[in-house]
Amino acid sequence: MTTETDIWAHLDALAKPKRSLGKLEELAARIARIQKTLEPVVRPRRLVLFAADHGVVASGVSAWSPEVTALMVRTIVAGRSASAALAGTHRCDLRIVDVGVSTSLDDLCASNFTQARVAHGTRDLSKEPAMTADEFDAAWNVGVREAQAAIENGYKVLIAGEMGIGNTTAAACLTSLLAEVSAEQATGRGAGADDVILRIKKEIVAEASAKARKILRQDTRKAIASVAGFEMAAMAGFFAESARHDVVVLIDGYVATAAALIAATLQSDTAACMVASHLSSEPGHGSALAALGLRPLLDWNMRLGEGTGALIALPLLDSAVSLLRDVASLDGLGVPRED
Ligand SMILES: Cc1cc2ncn([C@H]3O[C@H](COP(=O)(O)O)[C@@H](O)[C@H]3O)c2cc1C
Ligand SMILES: O=C(O)c1cccnc1
Repeated sequence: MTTETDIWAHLDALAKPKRSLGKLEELAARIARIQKTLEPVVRPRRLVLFAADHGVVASGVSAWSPEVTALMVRTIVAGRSASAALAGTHRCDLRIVDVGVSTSLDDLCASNFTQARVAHGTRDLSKEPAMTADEFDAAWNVGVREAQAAIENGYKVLIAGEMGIGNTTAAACLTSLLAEVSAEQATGRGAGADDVILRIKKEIVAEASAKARKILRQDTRKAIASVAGFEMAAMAGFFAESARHDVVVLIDGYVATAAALIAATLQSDTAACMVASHLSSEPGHGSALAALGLRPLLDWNMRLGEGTGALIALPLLDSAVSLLRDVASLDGLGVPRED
């Protein structure tokens, strides 16, 4: 058993003035706490990208059309996306899963791609529930299976990312619903919404999240399913399963955090295994992270998703564990302690 006292006694005994490495020591302590060891490891690591479409795009909430989701899936599979470039740079395995893309990807065959479609996109959440509770469970289970496969294969840090035109509208609804943030504050420009799109998006988020809130207490899954996306349900299952195995989960931006809110709502203690990588420029992200009790490592004005914010935080995780594993203790050097 590695207690909080053990972790800080170890860090404070290293060849440096106490707490002189600031937040890096806090990160090291968090990883040690999650892995329950004074010798944590953050390799190998894997990013699983979940892709899906959103019926609400037909109501004018995105600057982009749903075909872009499928095109980006192909780009990711080919290793030419921002996520693929960063995953290569930071030695992170990358897989992509179609959990509900509207354009057929049935011809796509690659070792890093899995076809696990629940449906060809969700229904328009501004008009009817985005998905049924059964569809939600099916998508959640796709995420659970991906986490199980990664854990069985020895991955020590897991990242879930997403690709899905329109998904910042679903994320805003979920943040409003589960983190009690106003629709105004929860709704941002996503992948570049102009003022007209932003106004429509805010109205839809306000109405859909208010409707979902009415059933949240009596049927939490149904309320969540009414505004979620398949990729977010899958990411939530992925996070929940990782937490059950004490695996470090590195959380990306606003959409990933909305999925983290789902996981933490449906399975208590899930947030304990999470590390928040960065603060997205979507306006509701800070409040969503605060609702999970998380503080972001970086604030770099990023707003892409695809796991990119988490990928650029990996060197910080590498740095944190090297402290615990590789630094000599003051006692070992014969240097008297400061107290
Ligand atoms: C080329 C491209 C690549 C992306 N990669 C991630 N996103 C991100 O933007 C989308 C959400 O923004 P909205 O809700 O405004 O549609 C999602 O696909 C998300 O993953 C992308 C968006 C685009 C256009
Ligand atoms: O922060 C995010 O996850 C994000 C922001 C904009 C577009 N897509 C994702």
